[in-house]
Parts: sequence; structure tokens; C-alpha cells
Amino acid sequence: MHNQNHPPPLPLHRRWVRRRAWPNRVFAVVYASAIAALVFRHTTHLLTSHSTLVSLTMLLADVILAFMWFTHQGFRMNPVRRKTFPENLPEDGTGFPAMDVFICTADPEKEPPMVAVNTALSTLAFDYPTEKLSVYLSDDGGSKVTLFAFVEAAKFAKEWIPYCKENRIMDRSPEAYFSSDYACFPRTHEIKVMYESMKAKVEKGDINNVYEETNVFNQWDANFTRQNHPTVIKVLLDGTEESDVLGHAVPNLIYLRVSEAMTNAPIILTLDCDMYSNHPKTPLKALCYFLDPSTDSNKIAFVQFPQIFQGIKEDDIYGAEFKFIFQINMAGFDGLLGPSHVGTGCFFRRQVFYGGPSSGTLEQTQTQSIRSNKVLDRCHEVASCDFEAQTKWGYELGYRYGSMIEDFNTGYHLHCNGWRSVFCLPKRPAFVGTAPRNLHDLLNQTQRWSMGLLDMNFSKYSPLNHGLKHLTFFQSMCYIHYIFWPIWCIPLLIYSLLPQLALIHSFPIFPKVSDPWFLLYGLLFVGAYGQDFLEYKLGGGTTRGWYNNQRAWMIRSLSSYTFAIIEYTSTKLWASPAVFNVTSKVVDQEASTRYENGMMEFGVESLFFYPISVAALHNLIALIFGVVGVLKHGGLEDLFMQFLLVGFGVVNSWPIYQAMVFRSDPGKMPLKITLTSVAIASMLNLVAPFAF
Ligand SMILES: O=c1ccn([C@@H]2O[C@H](COP(=O)(O)OP(=O)(O)O[C@H]3O[C@H](CO)[C@@H](O)[C@H](O)[C@H]3O)[C@@H](O)[C@H]2O)c(=O)[nH]1
Repeated sequence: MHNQNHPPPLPLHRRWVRRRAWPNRVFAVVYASAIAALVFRHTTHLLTSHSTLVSLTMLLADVILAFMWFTHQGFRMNPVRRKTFPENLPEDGTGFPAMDVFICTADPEKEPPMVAVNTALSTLAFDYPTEKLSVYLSDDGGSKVTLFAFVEAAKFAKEWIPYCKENRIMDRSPEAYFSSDYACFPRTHEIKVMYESMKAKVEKGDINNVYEETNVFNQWDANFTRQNHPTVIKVLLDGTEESDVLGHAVPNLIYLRVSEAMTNAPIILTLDCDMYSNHPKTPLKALCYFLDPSTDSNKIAFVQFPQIFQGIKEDDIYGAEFKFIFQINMAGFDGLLGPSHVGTGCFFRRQVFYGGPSSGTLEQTQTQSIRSNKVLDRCHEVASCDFEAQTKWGYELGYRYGSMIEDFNTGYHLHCNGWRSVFCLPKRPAFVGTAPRNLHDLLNQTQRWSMGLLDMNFSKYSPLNHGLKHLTFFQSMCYIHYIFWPIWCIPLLIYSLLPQLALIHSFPIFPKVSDPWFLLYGLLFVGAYGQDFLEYKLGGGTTRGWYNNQRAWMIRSLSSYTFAIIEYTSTKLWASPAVFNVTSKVVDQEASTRYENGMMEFGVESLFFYPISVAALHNLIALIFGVVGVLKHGGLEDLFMQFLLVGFGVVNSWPIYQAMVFRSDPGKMPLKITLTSVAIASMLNLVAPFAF
């Protein structure tokens, strides 16, 4: 009880269980019963079937679909939404912990340095006590051009930070700001000119002049390579010594990949180089959880914001927004132990990297100047490649290494160690990044994720055994759902090949229309698709976006998931290392225009396109043969479901036919792929007589 002299402290956040939780639970019971009925039907059908091989294959497809549906239910049992009240935090920042922001970049070709510069500037200008803020750039590319860009950015920051704060600008990435419908303030034009000239200088990459003047690049000698080079540490802004143009202190800006030896802030924000801050008060929203005295806040390992992308069209032809992964399923996770970690837009309590949640302090131990020799010597030591050799760092402690999905892996281990996490989905996106805007990049990205998930599945820390012991049942189910993501390819390959072959040979494999079992199939299809549609729409998506999203799921399943399984198997068999192909953040103007016009981009001779081209052609051939067969011999009632399925396949394949036949732009399907796919699809018919 609080008496009148001591009113209760104002709340920092609230949480509600979403209204859909109960309907989801009831629907799960109904749908599970329908699945049980389907399994019964399969079993009885097996005994009377004309082709045991076909029946067994269809059973396999349906068992996997059922398994994926079942594990997905974890996300639907207790979805929540939250709200933070940063206005209830002390206005002067008293008691705020120090914060280190980590921006990582790896390849100046695929990730233009100006992209990372904008991300850094947007965080340097956070509405956060400047003396408590440090921004680190981790450059795995070891790029002179990137460092040059950051030297320039450090100078510009002294103009940009006070400009943003004075005028309460929301878009604190200069690129986003100057591309928007920005308001004009007294210095706007001047600042814009400065920004444009910095950008031109960086894009020109004229480093030699700078090289003459300073010793910034003195470590890039003839032996310097991306893989093998000395530790480079540059303090580009030191808040204790430097100030901005108005005389206020600036945050620290450091070219370095470790921060423990330098500022050792209790809160760490991780960002991909392209994920700029879109709201200057975002750190305060994270603090609403870390500083909350009334809850078990010491157990909160991280506060995850969703990945939201700029430049994605509302229709999202590639499903690149991953609305389910980054938003809808996250709300489901959040009602359990907390969301998974998605690599970027995440505020961590530093302490989580050193052990379990027994002493969740937010104290900082840094005392020395970040330019002192003692600190710099220690940083060189810690940042060197062999510092962690023979330690548990990266395996049992710290951020997980050696994984294609180090983010997901790290979050999972934290949950297993007793930590919790929180999902924060503010109305105005907290961070905004770029997503692949062509099909090849997207398939490449999802193949990499899938390989990481398979690796986790077969590791000794798999959620199938390790997780089951440490997590709640539903949280485990969610993790298990993801580690099996790539096996979607099995039912999808079966469903896009087998019923079509059967149709070509007028062989019915589903119940006929008058059979009551036909209704069951209808219910299962409409139920799964209907729920998916509803969730997508309630998550703010459009109907067209949803349709494209389900097609993208089919494309990924047939292509990148299949190749992930093949490549993962080969890396295991031949012990070859898996390669992390960085997603390109470069925008190709011509391709961009095609994207804006809703055209799918093929253009390159990528292996990824073969399975989808073959499946598209195979469906078309099946439809034609099916129609001819029915016209000649009848039997529509028996084959009706196959027609529905094949028709659905053909409708979904429209952009592929278009790219093969009707387009002449550089994004069309390469002729070699079209011709090879025609040959493969035709040959498929030759094997059919053996099955039916
Ligand atoms: O050796 C590397 C490889 C990548 N990166 C950086 O990691 C980030 C993510 O790489 P990207 O190629 O953009 O991967 P995506 O698949 O697009 O990103 C998602 O998936 C990754 C792997 O799970 C996560 O690390 C990311 O945070 C998440 O946004 C980028 O800033 C890269 O510069 C490095 O610093 N070093």
C-alpha cells in the first residue's frame, strides 16, 4: 500500500495479452483434430491404395506440414503487446547507464561506407546524455575507405548533432533527413551542403590526400589484407576532450571492435551497418525495461526492436519484410520467455555476456581516458585475433561465433541460461534498414539463415534436447519451429511435383468432390491459409502483400531451403567451411525501377532459379495435359482437387512465365535457365509411368 505522501512510482511500461490468444487456442484444438482425422485417412488409404509409393510420399509431405503447423502454435498461445512510458524517466538523465553502440560492417563494396556513416550519425545524435554515449564501428572489411568515411563523419558530427538537437529533428540519419520532406531551419541549407560535400568526398574515395596529411592510415602497408592485418584502433571523437560547434560535449566515436577495455558501458546496442535510428528517444524506451524497479528487470537480457525496412513496396513481392519472423511471431515469443535476438536493433545488458542473471547490475567500471596509452594498449591486446584462443568466449560466453545465425543462437543460449527478453514495437519504427530487393539476394540470404538453422539443429545445443531441458514448453516449440524451417522444402517439393505428375496420367490422389474427406482437405487448406491471412492483415499488411508473401514462402522453400539442405550436407561430408555471403546494400537504379513497377528480378544465371522455373513449367504442363485428359476421358470429379492445386501453382507462377516469355529487360529469366528448365520439366514426364 502507498500512502498519500508517497504516491506509487509512475509506470515505465505495460503489457497486454492480445485478444486473439483465446481464439488461437480454440482454433488450435479444432485444427489439431482435423489433422488427426487426416492422418487416419492417410493410414486407411495406404491399405487400399493403387500406389503405395505415392501414398507414402503424400503422407510424408502431410506429416511435415502438420509438424510445422504444430510447432508454430507456440507463437500463438500467448501473444502480447507492450507500451513504454519514457516520459516517466528522469528528464535530466539521472541514473541512466552508459551505452555503447556497436555498428558492424564487413565489405565496403556491398556495404557502401556512407551507409554505415549515416547509421553512426543517427546514433551519435540520440537524445541521450552525451557523456554516457559511445559509438563503435566494427569493420571486418579492414577497409581504409570505411575509416576515411568515419574520419569525415567525425568532423561532420560536430555540426550535425547540435543541429538535430536544437531543432528537434526526428530523422537523425542525414541521408534519410535530406531525402524526406524536411522543414527548413536557419542552418539547414549550410548543413545540407556540408553533408553533400562529405558524401561526395567519401564516394570519390580520394584517400591519398588525407594520407599525406595525417597518420590515420599508417597501418595499411603492403602486407595489409582483409584477413590478415594488425589491430587498428582509432579514437575519432573523444567526448572528454572535444566539443561540437556549440561547445557541448560530443559522444565518443571509435573505430574498433571491442569496447570492454575502453568504455565498458553496461548497456550495448547492436546495429547492422544499414540499420539507422529512426527515433532519437529509442534508448529511453529500452531503459523503461532495464530501469524498472517494480519488476524482475534484472532478468532482462535484451530489449529487441523489430527489423523494419525502408524502400519495400507495400506489395513486397519477395516477402523480404519477413513480417512473421520480425513482427508477428515476436509478439508470440514475447508472451513466453521473450523474443529471439535478430542481430540488430537490440539493447543488451553487457553482463549477459559473462554469465547468468544472478547479479544484473548496470554499473560501469571505466575510469581512464579513452586515449590514454594504458587503455589503448589493453584494447590492442583484447582486439587481437588470438586473445580469445583457448577461452570460452564465443562458445559458452559472449556473442556466439562460428554460426551463420549468431544472433538467433546467442538469444537462444541466453534464454537457456535463465535470461528473459522483451520485444518493443513502437508505432514509429525505432530502426530502419535495407532488405534485399532482388530475388537472388533474398534467396542467398535465406539459404545462409537456413544453413545456420540446420547447424543448430544438429548441434549438441539443439533446441530439441538442450532447449527442452532449459526452456518452457511453448518457448521450446517456437525455437524448434525455426530450426526446422528448411524442411518446408520437402512438402513443397512433393506438392509441386507429385499431384501434377499424377494429373498428367489421370491418376487421382485426393478424395473426389462427393467424398466427405474432400471437405477435410478444404478445411485444412482454408484454415491454415485463413489464419495466416488474418494474422498478416492484423499485423498491418495488405491483401496483395499477403498473397506475395505466401508465394515468396513457396519460392524460398523450393529454392533456398532445398539448396541449404544440399549445401549443409556437403559441408558436413567434405568438412568444407560455410561462407558468410554478406547481403548487398547497394541499390542498382535500373533494377530498382523494375522493382518499383512490381517486376520480379531474375537476370543472373543463378542455380536458385532452376527449381522454381521447373516447378512453374511442370504445373503448366500438368494443367494442359489434365484438361486434355478430362476432355477426352472425363473424370473431373476424381481429379478436381488436383486441378485446384495445379491451378493455384500456375497462378502463383505467373511472374516466372512472364520473366521467361514476355520480358526483354535485363531482369528477365536468362535463356539458359528457361531452356534447361523446359528440358527438365519434359523429362519429368518420362519417370511418371514408373510411379503410376
Ligand atoms: O563477417 C561478417 C559478416 C557480416 N557482418 C555484418 O553483419 C551484418 C549483417 O550481415 P548481412 O549480410 O546484412 O546479413 P543479413 O542476413 O542481411 O542480416 C540478418 O542476419 C544476420 C545473420 O543472422 C544477422 O547478423 C543480422 O543482424 C540480420 O540483420 C552487416 O552489418 C555486416 O556488415 C560482419 O560484421 N562481419
